[in-house]
Amino acid sequence: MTEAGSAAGPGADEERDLLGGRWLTGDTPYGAMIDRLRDFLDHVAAAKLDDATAQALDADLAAWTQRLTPMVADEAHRMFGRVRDAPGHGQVFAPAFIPDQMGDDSLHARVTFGAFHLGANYAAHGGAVALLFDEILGLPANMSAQRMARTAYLHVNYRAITPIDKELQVSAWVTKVEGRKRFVRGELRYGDLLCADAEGLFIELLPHQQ
Ligand SMILES: CCCCCCCC/C=C\CCCCCCCC(=O)SCCNC(=O)CCNC(=O)[C@H](O)C(C)(C)COP(=O)(O)OP(=O)(O)OC[C@H]1O[C@@H](n2cnc3c(N)ncnc32)[C@H](O)[C@@H]1OP(=O)(O)O
Repeated sequence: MTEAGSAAGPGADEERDLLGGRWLTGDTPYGAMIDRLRDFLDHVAAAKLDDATAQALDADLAAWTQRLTPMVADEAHRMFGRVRDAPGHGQVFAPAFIPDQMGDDSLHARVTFGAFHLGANYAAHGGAVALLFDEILGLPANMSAQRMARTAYLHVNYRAITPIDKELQVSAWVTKVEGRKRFVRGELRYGDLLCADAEGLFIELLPHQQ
């Protein structure tokens, strides 16, 4: 991956990675908006709304949907999930993780699940934990790849409750490479407490599969 786009390339705030994807970089208004959207979803999930507030919010959201409709773009030109240096790389479906160390075959990050990812009893939803692992294991699986590697399987062990609203530590590292196959392990911890661990197999795509 290059550090920034060039004048001849996709633009000063964009780059293309090895996987052919289009990535935005930098402190963009889009990244700030995604942070706001994540915070908004946590507030919606945490609030007890009266009817008037729900109606007002519904109207505001309808207006925004209408404003965005003419801006629908094909996949190659979408921005969601493609802000390289934003928490969670600029998407909101998985909790925002902040990479602290990213090597060719490992990743260490901090992550906080909010109200939006609540399962019950102040514990994160199991599907949200699996989604985080798919993201976190998928990054080192793809870092040194010539072509994109897709998840063939993801096995998650839920060892203890994963608390929301607490900063957690998440790590992933490649354990074995066999031809196109990359085996990756991961752990999610709250301090000394192991909340969950995972093992995934990621398979580098063949040229005709991209
Ligand atoms: C914060 C900073 C950001 C910086 C950005 C940096 C850039 C990074 C960019 C991006 C990172 C992205 C991070 C997110 C990642 C998320 C990934 C996903 O969620 S992907 C969606 C879900 N997965 C699918 O949709 C796959 C669906 N399945 C398939 O497409 C195929 O099954 C595929 C490609 C996985 C394999 O199919 P075949 O036909 O190519 O390969 P065959 O021949 O079947 O298998 C090859 C070998 O693998 C084994 N294999 C295949 N599947 C297996 C399985 N489930 N279990 C065990 N072995 C399996 C086989 O037995 C075979 O092994 P033998 O070579 O014979 O030893």
